[in-house]
Amino acid sequence: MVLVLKDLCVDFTGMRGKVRALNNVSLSIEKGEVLGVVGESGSGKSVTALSILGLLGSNANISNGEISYSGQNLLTLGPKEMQSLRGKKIGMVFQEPMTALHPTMKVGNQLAEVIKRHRSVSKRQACKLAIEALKEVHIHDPELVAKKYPFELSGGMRQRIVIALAMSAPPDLLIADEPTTALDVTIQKEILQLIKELNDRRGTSVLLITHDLGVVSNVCDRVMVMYAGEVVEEGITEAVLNAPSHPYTEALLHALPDLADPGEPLKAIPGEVPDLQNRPAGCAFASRCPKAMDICGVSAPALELVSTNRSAACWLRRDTH
Ligand SMILES: Nc1ncnc2c1ncn2[C@@H]1O[C@H](COP(=O)(O)OP(=O)(O)OP(=O)(O)O)[C@@H](O)[C@H]1O
Repeated sequence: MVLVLKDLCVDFTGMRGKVRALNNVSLSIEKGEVLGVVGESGSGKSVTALSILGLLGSNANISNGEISYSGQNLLTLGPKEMQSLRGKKIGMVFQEPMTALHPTMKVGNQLAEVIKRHRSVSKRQACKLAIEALKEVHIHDPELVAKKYPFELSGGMRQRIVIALAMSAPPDLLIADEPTTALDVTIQKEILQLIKELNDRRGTSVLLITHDLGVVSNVCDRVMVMYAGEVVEEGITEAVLNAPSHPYTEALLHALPDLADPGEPLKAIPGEVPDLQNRPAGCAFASRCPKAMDICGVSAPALELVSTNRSAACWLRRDTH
């Protein structure tokens, strides 16, 4: 396994007190696998990514669990070791490409600098490799683009460059948090295609965070559905999307206007996400669940295997209810 999270709990301390943002989150990603993470806003997708990257803020505390990357326990690493792992072994792509780019440095130089840092090559070689890296992310006329500053390029071009930077080490795992949300629909498709292509060609594992089930269906081998900081369903994409086991996954699918149109945002699901500060007893989705039973408001179901390669946290899937 490239990445394993086991029973991860993350708490934030704020003005209103403590909030549990992740509650016993477990996941695993094999070599070459693309895992999609979906869920409404506030479900804990970004906190999961930031926990892996060691980029949680100082008001966050990992109160339980394990994060293991290629068998190495990341929670025992210091900030310097984590910094060297990021970029080198774990690449990152976020929603807004400008946050990852140096605004006053030509993109070719940025790439060459990162390549030089990760591989023992001369400056001249690094510049050559930077052009190759731009070609690999399908930038036409890479020699010309290398001489440009980020502000001279479109959003889609910038995100291609961020992907080239993220892949330059090259990493074993790419974490992409809503990488296309800020882009036009046609560009979104191209960027996702590019991520999938790099995954196919290089065997890089990918953790892809998205709001969009259409994206999951096109790109991801497995999907993990999060709700209120917990994993409610996980399994092979096709199986989960064709026949969801958890009513929340079902609701997400019903909220999607057209699976064939991955650009469409999700429609709202009736009811409200629970206040994480006052996490309800029982299943967090119970108050919005059309199939809720008495037990759902009392006791929280654990995430358990419900069929081959599929887990769900739902009392409906148990024989014991
Ligand atoms: N820096 C922070 N300080 C305090 N609480 C935080 C912080 N970051 C996240 N949280 C809490 O964690 C919850 C999960 O946030 P997260 O950003 O992971 O959601 P998300 O699923 O990525 O949502 P979105 O799709 O909107 O990005 C939030 O609702 C909030 O309560």
